[in-house]
Amino acid sequence: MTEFDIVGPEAIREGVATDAYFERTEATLRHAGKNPRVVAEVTADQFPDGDFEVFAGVKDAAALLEGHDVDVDAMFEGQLFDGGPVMRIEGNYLEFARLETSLLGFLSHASGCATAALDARVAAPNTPVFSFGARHVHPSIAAMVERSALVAGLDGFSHVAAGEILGKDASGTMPHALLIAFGRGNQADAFRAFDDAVPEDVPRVALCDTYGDETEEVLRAVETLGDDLDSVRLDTTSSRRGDFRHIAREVRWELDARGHEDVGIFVSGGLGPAELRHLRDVVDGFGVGGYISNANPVDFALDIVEVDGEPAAKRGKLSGVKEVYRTTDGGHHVGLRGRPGPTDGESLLEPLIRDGELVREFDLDAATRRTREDAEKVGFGEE
Ligand SMILES: O=P(O)(O)OC[C@H]1C[C@H](OP(=O)(O)OP(=O)(O)O)[C@H](O)[C@@H]1O
Ligand SMILES: [Zn+2]
Repeated sequence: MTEFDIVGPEAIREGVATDAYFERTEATLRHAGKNPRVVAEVTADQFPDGDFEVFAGVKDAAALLEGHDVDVDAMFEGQLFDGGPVMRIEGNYLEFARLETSLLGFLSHASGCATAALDARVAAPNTPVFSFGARHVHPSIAAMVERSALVAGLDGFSHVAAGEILGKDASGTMPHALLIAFGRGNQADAFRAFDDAVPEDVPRVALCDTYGDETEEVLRAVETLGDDLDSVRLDTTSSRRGDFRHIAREVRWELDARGHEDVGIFVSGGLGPAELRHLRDVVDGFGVGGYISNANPVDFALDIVEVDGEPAAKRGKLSGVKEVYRTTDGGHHVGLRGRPGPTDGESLLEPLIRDGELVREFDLDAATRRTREDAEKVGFGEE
């Protein structure tokens, strides 16, 4: 049986999921009898620039660092950041040197996806938005993508195995493949078979854009399923899309003209925040895929900022151990630890690990609330 080429949890936990130069660094420092006590900070931008991002990936980062003789402070999952450290590790450098690769990978990728998901969330705050992009990424990170979407406040996701990990049910509609398997002209048979075969609690959402005009296929769906039809999905391929907003409004009109005001219109396919803002008043739900799953990872780096109690940093980075604060006006301030911070500043880096022991619980719903509250406080996405 051919194995998947996937770096597994054991390689990550054992520190084998690392860049080779960290193994060389370990050998060199051990050879020289050096293993300084350091403070290292995870930072994307040194100074706030008004561009907030969502901090995610903390649970996996904690699992990686747990059991190592380090103390770690970090922002909470779902908090927004704009410059300065999001995490701080204190300990002997060789205790965590090789973990840097996976640590940054966990934080960078999840924070990028969560930030993109928040872009979608704030673009359609009162409309259900679902994460549908698992197909665009390596299956081993599907749970990260879907968790990041939920942290940002999205209403659901499509990946089944991710749902088992997250303890939440995946959701979805129907693919074009189903309609094609029944053949051109047999959309009604496909809708009927779906209704007969799929568990009662699954919403009946008919995909109405495979062969014919969207309105024509929508009317065929309502004729076929009647009151059993919950919604229709329009995923019109870009070569035919034209004015998607007009198509959605026409479908809405024709449904209402026939007394089907209760049938929702769900749209997907190449959607991002701009499309959600443009469509949110004429549709009832969105599936967003690539905009979230393909988001660029946040460019975090891990930098030593103190060695044996003395400030240290490479060029371009800021030496000394820092604190970051949220001020009541939604500001994000970075200052040196031990120096007075803003009078109304709430310190954002809190204990995550002490002496290698995890001292924080992870609650996905709490993270979602935190994102919503912090996004409002900092005015994320306000135009
Ligand atoms: O990544 P995005 O562009 O935002 O798309 C996400 C949607 C669109 C895509 O449609 P198809 O590619 O037609 O796939 P299917 O036929 O399976 O619906 C599929 O339905 C995904 O759920
Ligand atoms: Zn399709």
